[in-house]
Amino acid sequence: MSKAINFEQAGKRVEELVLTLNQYSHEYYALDAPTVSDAEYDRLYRELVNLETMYPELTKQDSPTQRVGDALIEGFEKVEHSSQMLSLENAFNLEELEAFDRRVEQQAKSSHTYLSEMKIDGLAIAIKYENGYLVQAATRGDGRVGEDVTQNIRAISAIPIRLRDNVTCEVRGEVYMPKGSFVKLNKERDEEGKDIFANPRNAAAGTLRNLNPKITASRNLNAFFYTLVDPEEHGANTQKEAIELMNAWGLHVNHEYECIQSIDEVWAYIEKVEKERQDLPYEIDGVVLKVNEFSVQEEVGMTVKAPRWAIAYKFKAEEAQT
Ligand SMILES: NC(=O)c1cc2c(N)ncc(C(N)=O)c2s1
Repeated sequence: MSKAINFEQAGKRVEELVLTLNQYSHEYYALDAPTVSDAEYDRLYRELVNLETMYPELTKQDSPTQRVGDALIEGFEKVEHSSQMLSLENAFNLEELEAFDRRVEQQAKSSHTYLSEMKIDGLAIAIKYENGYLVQAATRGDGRVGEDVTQNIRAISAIPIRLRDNVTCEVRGEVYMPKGSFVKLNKERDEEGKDIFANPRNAAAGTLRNLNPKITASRNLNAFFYTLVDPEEHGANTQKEAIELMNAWGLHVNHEYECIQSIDEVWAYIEKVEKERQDLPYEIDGVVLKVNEFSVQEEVGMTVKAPRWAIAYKFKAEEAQT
């Protein structure tokens, strides 16, 4: 038990512990790059639990002890998205990418670059933060209406419940199950005589739709964020700036993107990614190519269901694992 500590000292120490433990969580769960031992994390966590037990009113809403509620979820409320979650047109070869580039050139009035990003094979999520605090998370659903999965998202240690800045924003990304966690989970389920998941995407979807946040917490889900809603309101003028801003706020982003000038460079990026795909600790099913400058995205505009300023190059489906 920690030495007798007065209320004011306890308040300061709780603040310190919450910031420190949340940073350690980000390194361990999101970056898979811990800087302290599990024992050190557990020691600090126990100190925080003791202080919150001694002074319950000092418990902060972004405390790591508040991530996983005890209550089961009755069901998933419907949530209408602030703006439609877009779907992407697909390309399956270089010719189709070149046709995409020609369409962009026809519409764009100003010079632009492209940003190539990995296409994460998970499930899309939209998360709202108010003054830095996670307030709501919803699945994509049909793009306009999704399901409220806030309690389950709070249980994913790789997703911050408080950002480094007290910013009000909405971010979107992909929740995924790392390949290693998928293999471990299926091994456990097989040993328990339960059905196994066909792939990490199904495992992530099944986990996120679980009515018990404790089960969600146990499955080591992660997420990459790649969309900042209304980015220019936050001072980001390109997709690259939006990614780096979300990273600075403490959100897990995928740094394997490349800013490229012309479409023939994208093929080099695709071939590079296709080679390293097997060695990645997460599954990808392609590359997303976007016009980098938001002002040019506006010029290029949308079709009825998808942006004209982006396209998904899809890899050939991997042979079924025998
Ligand atoms: N449907 C969509 O708009 C997207 C889907 C995905 C995905 N599964 N992974 C990465 C990105 C990205 N980096 O933009 C996008 S964008």
